[in-house]
Amino acid sequence: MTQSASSAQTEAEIKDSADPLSPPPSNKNVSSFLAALWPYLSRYKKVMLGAATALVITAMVSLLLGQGVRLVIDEGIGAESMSSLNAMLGVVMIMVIVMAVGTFIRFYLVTWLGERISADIRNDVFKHLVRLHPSYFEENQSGEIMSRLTTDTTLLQSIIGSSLSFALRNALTVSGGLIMLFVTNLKLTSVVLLGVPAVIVPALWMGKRVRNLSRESQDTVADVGSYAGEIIRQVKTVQSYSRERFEIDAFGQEVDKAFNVAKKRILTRSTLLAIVIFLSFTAIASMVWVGGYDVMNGNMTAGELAAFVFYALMVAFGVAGVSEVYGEIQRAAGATERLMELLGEQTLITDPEQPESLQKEVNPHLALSGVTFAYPSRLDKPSLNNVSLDIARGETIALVGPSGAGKSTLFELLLRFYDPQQGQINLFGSNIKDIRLEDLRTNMALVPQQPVLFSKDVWYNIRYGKPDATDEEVIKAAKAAFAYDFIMELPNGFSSHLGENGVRLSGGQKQRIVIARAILNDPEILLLDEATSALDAQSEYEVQKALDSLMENRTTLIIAHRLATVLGADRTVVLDKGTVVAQGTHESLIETSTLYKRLADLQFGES
Ligand SMILES: Nc1ncnc2c1ncn2[C@@H]1O[C@H](COP(=O)(O)OP(=O)(O)OP(=O)(O)O)[C@@H](O)[C@H]1O
Repeated sequence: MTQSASSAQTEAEIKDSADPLSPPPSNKNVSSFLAALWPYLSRYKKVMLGAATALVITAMVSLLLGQGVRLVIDEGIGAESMSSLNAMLGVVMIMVIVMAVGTFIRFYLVTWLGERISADIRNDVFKHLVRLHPSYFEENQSGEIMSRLTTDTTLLQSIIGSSLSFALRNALTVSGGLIMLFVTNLKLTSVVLLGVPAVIVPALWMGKRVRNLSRESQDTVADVGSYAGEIIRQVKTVQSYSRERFEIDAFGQEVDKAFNVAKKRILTRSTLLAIVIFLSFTAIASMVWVGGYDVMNGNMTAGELAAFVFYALMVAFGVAGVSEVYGEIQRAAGATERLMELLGEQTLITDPEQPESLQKEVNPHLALSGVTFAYPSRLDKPSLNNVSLDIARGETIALVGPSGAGKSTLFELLLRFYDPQQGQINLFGSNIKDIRLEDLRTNMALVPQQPVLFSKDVWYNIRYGKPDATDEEVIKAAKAAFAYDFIMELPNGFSSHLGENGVRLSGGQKQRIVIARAILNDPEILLLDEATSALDAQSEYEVQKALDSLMENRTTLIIAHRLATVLGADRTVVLDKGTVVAQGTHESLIETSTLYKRLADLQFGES
């Protein structure tokens, strides 16, 4: 189908097809569309075969229906024979039944295919996403990634599930219909074909305008959505500054903007509709006039004229239908391209080909040697510079340093969210690049400053790292984390839902759940980022007790924000601008490190 045909417009076709997230489609995309989808489609060859058979049969029967109409009129009505009218109608009814059944099969199979394939792609994309290196998500906005997972796959679903088969069926009926037109009446067909450009050219021009306006309209609606989204998320700030009136007005302006664009779009669309209807019906009227003249002159039978009108309408609707979905198929091609691009993204953090087995008895437990690392977005400015550090089994190391010194970065490297550009990190004597990621990460647990909870119940949250833990084990971990008592006071105990990121819990409670999760995981190495001032004295005391129980008999690295932690540690390491500037005990560092002394004064309030 050509681009010009794609723009032949009818009422059905002039639809809002623009997706603000999709780039403009190109023909190249369309050709590669099926190729990209083929690995998915080919899994369901039988379904495709069934759908294609139903498609061809229904298309053929709908073409035969034209002959049916002719027979009913000429042999039945025209011959004034009741019995042949009945017989002809019987034939037509059989055709209608075959078509209905065929359509049922085609519709069911094709829609099933669309749903199945988009579900498969959605699964593949998610499977790929959760394994991608974390820096991918820094370079790509989460909203954009989400829209690929939802909008793009939904688009594919509707294209494969309906538009594609619709287009194929229409392409078949148009080709067949054209042949039948020529067979039925050559002269009349030539008249019709001459009239086609008269309808298509104006429709083509205005259709393009409608499409552009549709895109603009959807953009403005998306703006309205994101404006409202931000205000709803920040509603407390809005209310606390009494900015409700301002926000209502500002939102109203956004809505009006969207409405004004929509108004322009509907005006153009209505005009287009009127023009198309006027021109098409004029064309049909002229056709009937020419045909009627021929019938009166005996050059044609009434049945032939009826069949002719039937085919002409079939071709017209077919062309309109194909062009209607052509734009959609182009958009789907764009969506597929973006999905395939995402699936082609290689993760930078991979499992080794021949993983080493862990020798847990090796000391030091953890060793960094000459580690230099810069984030991909800031390659010129290393966040860690030539860091070397040995951490013995069971040792507790407090990390201190000014903001931006690289403390959290160190944790990210230990968990292998990133690989250092220079130097290496050893766990139990093996380079962490030579250990399976799962082995590395099950031996470590990170307790972040901001606890992360899932919007499920307490069971699920504590069990997160060890889904096969028994209820008794979960309860034991909760008790060890001093979380048991407050959990039992929740409305449904361990089955209580925690809301989004645990909104229904206090800061200290959230932390104790996260600590219980870490205790249950029973890691060899603990990475703790101490919560700063978010907790009051009582919760801090409880969280501290939980942490103490977690740290027992484990190698621990703590980003320390409290003097007590530093005093309790075996060794304190002072980081500054990505380098280790001093290490030792609190007392020795106070003497030897001016940075530490200043930090101790500022951060811990005493020295
Ligand atoms: N994802 C990132 N992309 C680029 N640069 C980053 C990223 N995360 C941190 N940085 C930079 O790396 C440096 C070290 O940051 P890091 O978060 O490790 O410091 P920190 O010592 O943990 O600080 P704080 O105590 O404030 O949390 C900083 O200069 C920071 O701006």
